[in-house]
Amino acid sequence: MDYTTKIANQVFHHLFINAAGVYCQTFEELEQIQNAPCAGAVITKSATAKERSGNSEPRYFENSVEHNTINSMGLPNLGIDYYLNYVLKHSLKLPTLFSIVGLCQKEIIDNLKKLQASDFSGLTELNLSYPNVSGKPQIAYDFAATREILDNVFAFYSKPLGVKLPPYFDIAHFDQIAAILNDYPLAYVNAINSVGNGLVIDPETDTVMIKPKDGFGGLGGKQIKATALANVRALRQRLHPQIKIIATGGVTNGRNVYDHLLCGADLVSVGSQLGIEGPTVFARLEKELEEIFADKGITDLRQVRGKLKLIA
Ligand SMILES: CC(C)(C)CCc1c(C(=O)O)[nH]c(=O)[nH]c1=O
Repeated sequence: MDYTTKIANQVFHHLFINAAGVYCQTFEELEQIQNAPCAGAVITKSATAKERSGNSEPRYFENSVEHNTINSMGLPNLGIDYYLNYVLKHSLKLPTLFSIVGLCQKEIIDNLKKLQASDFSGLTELNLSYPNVSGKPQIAYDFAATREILDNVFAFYSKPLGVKLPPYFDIAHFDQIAAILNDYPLAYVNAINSVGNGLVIDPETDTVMIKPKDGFGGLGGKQIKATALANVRALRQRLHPQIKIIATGGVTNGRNVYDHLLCGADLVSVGSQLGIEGPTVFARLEKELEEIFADKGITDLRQVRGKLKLIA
């Protein structure tokens, strides 16, 4: 299968990318994705202005039997300069995306001003799951705040930009976020981030699995597949066609990849299952996907992308 896909100035030859946050904290991890068979792109851990150690551990738990995860990492990262050095100083095998975040709007703007002034020419992903002022929901759940940050960003940022979105659960919210995003020259949308504030309990000890936030954390893996598919589908139906979609959430096998393509995905990112299985996951997913294509006699992605069927 010819997987050639373009987003802005970047050409991808495989569908798969790591989800920001997974296998992308250090040079060593990033290089493992660069060199992974069937990987199409790499993205860096969402970077803040300064290095952060993140929350207390245990802050991540994976159930490798059920293919599910929960995390409250707290944005541990080596700081924007470390990742800028990586993308600028190394001959990178694959298109490498830069994930940006901040704990406030000013930090976001400062980080993007640094990227704008740099020689980085790839795609930038703005993580809109960052916290708002206390007492208010995360930015992407505060539609006025989302419009405000995008107004301020696009006032100066001229390099290709995508946004990482949390899941939405209400049709009116799909309508509202899409109406906002359609007002901006976005290269793409990455849907979805982890499903916020889940809770996992250890049956041996009646204790929460992770320490931060008294056990509340973002959910990933099989358990979020249906929500991820719905968000990809709803956004594809509502966004201008020039805004591409990177689908994230619930990908553990080739059929899940196929389903995201049916919903309209241009690329597919893998988070929890990459963390559980390691970078060989991309080759397994592509092999399983090719088996589905063979069974269905599919020879071109245009026969799959956005072709979800409804019940007449
Ligand atoms: C949730 C934030 C800490 C504000 C952003 C970083 C992040 C984290 C994290 O670093 O805890 N985990 C996720 O599953 N998604 C994210 O976007």
